[in-house]
Amino acid sequence: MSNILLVTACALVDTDNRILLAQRPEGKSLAGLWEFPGGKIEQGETPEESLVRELKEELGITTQTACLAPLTFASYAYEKFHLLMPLFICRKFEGIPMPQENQTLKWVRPEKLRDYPMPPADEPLIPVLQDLLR
Ligand SMILES: Nc1nc2c([nH]c(=O)n2[C@@H]2O[C@H](COP(=O)(O)OP(=O)(O)OP(=O)(O)O)[C@@H](O)[C@H]2O)c(=O)[nH]1
Repeated sequence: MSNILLVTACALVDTDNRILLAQRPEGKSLAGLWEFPGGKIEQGETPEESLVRELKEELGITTQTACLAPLTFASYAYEKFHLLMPLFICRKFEGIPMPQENQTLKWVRPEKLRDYPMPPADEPLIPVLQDLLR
């Protein structure tokens, strides 16, 4: 299967070590599941540029590519595509995340991440964050 979809995602972490999750709204694929902010990389963008743009569009916050550190990645075979999703971590940003696209946002403690159903691709990312932030 060579149909790779490249998506960037961000673990946004606050001063309390909580992680921001966004719940996908009704009507979208995987509706109701909680995910990391991010999205598809567009033509001509670096992964970091893509994420800076997505964080502005989805949450209304401003950050810089230098404030995004690579953490881990997801590689998962969905039925229609194979998702390759680098996960960055960001602790430095300006503004307060506010839903710009009808999502619900929630700051979640690392030990509570399992209480929020996530897409299957995200499952292996949870222990990485828990190890890092505990
Ligand atoms: N942003 C984000 N996307 C994820 C995560 N986990 C995961 O499987 N994905 C998948 O990666 C793709 C993200 O693309 P996107 O955010 O630009 O997609 P979208 O909501 O506009 O549209 P879609 O309805 O076409 O899937 C989706 O297929 C989504 O299901 C995650 O933690 N964050």
